[in-house]
Amino acid sequence: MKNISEVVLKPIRPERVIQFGEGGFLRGFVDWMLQKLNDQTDFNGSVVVVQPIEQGMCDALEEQNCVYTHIMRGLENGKPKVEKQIVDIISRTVKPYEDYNKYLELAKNPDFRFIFSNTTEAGIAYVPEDKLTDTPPSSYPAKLTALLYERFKAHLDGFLIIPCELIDKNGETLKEIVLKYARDWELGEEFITWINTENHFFNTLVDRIVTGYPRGEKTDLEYEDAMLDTSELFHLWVIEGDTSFQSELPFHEIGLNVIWTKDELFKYRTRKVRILNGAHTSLVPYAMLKGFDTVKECVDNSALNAYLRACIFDEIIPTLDLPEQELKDYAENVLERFANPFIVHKLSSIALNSVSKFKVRVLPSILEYIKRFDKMPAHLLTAFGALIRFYKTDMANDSADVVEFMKNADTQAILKKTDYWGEDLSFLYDEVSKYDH
Ligand SMILES: NC(=O)c1ccc[n+]([C@@H]2O[C@H](COP(=O)([O-])OP(=O)(O)OC[C@H]3O[C@@H](n4cnc5c(N)ncnc54)[C@H](O)[C@@H]3O)[C@@H](O)[C@H]2O)c1
Ligand SMILES: O=P(O)(O)OC[C@@H](O)[C@@H](O)[C@H](O)[C@H](O)CO
Repeated sequence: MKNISEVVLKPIRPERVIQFGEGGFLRGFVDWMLQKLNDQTDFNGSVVVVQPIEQGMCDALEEQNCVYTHIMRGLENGKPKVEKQIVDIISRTVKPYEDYNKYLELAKNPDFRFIFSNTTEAGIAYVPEDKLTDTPPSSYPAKLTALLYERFKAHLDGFLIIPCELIDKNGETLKEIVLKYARDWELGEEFITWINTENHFFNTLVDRIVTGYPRGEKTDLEYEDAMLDTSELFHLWVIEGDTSFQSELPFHEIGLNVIWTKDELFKYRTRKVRILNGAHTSLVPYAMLKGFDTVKECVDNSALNAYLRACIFDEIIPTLDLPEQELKDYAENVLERFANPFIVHKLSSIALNSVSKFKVRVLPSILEYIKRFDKMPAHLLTAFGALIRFYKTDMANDSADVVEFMKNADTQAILKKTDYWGEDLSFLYDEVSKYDH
């Protein structure tokens, strides 16, 4: 069988994007979207991928001329749908740990305009030991600072910097750390002013389940593709910052679900965390105690489906502030995503650290519901009771101290544990204790 590089003739386009990270998520989300921009608009750009850590997949990408296939699979209006896209947008890769000068050289090409990244939740970190003279410094923000400094010294324009890491205020956090390195390394006030005025950092929220190479599955590809990537059909990207830049990345004009907002990312983030993640976290202990194994099994079961719908539609959505129809459409879509026959999502993987997830993803809905309606949300409090019962079993997966406390404490003591919930929840005792056994 031929390799994909022998089948796909890659066009030559100006290099306009620097991308930190070669992982499945970026390739199945950002690069897939940029490919569509090239195919359907006059964007005309290619991507240079920088491997942010020593070991990665750039060699494997280079072995097939950086082209790969992305397959999206899911349900659309209840029917299975599969879409396939060849992605030829990556011109080449750069590995700073092997050739640091080649990495710094990127700063000198005036065509580069965009920087995207996804270096995992661990990537946007401040490492005090990092120095400008390291080749390379270890953290992503330190590598970026070194690149920006080269750019500044070359008297070139700054960048639009759009991180995709799943942390709150990713753009702002990245910028703060870059500025901290600029000060630590004494790179001068002029450079700091240039970072602030010539570069634009955006906060983002990304939402797509990307499942990577479909190991153990048969594909009908007529060529070899070791970098084949898979995901669900759904995608959402909310980008927060100066919206006048959206004309440079007109994703929304070609039907992609990309929303630019000046300062309302928190609404979309809240919607996702409360509805999608909140539904997961309300479901998991309750369903695992009943012997269920995957999210799909739960949505396919009529009783659990009804429980989940009651949590979402009766008790979570009424506490949120986006237009009701928008919230309902999003929720229906989430349930369709949960039912995706191509994705095996283990409840046990979602169960990791359920106490802290409950605090962020479910408790705010409970508290807001009580505040708005002056009554108790029975289904979400059932979920709270199930969480307490769940930690009495060996299925709980959390740090040793949380497991020990939750296993041995009674409901009263658990509700009083302000370090877990941010406040004393004793007032929920009568209701939660109905469901904790
Ligand atoms: N896969 C998904 O469904 C999905 C959806 C939304 C967000 N995400 C987030 O995207 C991240 C990457 O997911 P993926 O599926 O691409 O994983 P992956 O394993 O395919 O890729 C991981 C990427 O992160 C880089 N990386 C790893 N550790 C790093 C570090 N300490 N510093 C800098 N770079 C580092 C690697 O070089 C690689 O490019 C995850 O943290 C996940 O939370 C994933
Ligand atoms: O990834 P976690 O462990 O933080 O949360 C588990 C799931 O709720 C989560 O992975 C969702 O599936 C994801 O956030 C969808 O974009």
